[in-house]
Amino acid sequence: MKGIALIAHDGKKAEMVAFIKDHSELFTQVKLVATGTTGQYVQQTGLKVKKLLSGPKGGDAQIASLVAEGKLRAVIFFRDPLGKHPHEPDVQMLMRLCDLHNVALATNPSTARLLVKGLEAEFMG
Ligand SMILES: O=C(CO)COP(=O)(O)O
Repeated sequence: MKGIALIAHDGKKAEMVAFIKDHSELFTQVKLVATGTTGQYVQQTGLKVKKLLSGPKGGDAQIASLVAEGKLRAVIFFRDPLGKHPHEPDVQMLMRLCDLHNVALATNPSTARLLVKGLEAEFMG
């Protein structure tokens, strides 16, 4: 089964934790992967998650690579549009590869909620 990637910029990590808690039924049943610091927050909710490098150190690029390899079903990436990020080129690459490979990408909680509804139907019947 393909996994789901979770990523949140610092200004959005609290929203990510709340989102995960709201949808824990799905997230306990799928393989999760996350950028480093986001992964630590995800772990604190009690979920199992594979932590990659922190975003600025290459975590987004690692997730982009998983997208290119066809290993992910969806990417949930809560971006902070008000923040400045030294690794913006990696963020753009990740989003480009999601579009290139037609991998579902949600960049805010409203879209993620709709995406999760579809994934629940797929994974949980
Ligand atoms: O920077 C990020 C996304 O671009 C997220 O990285 P962290 O989860 O390591 O904070």
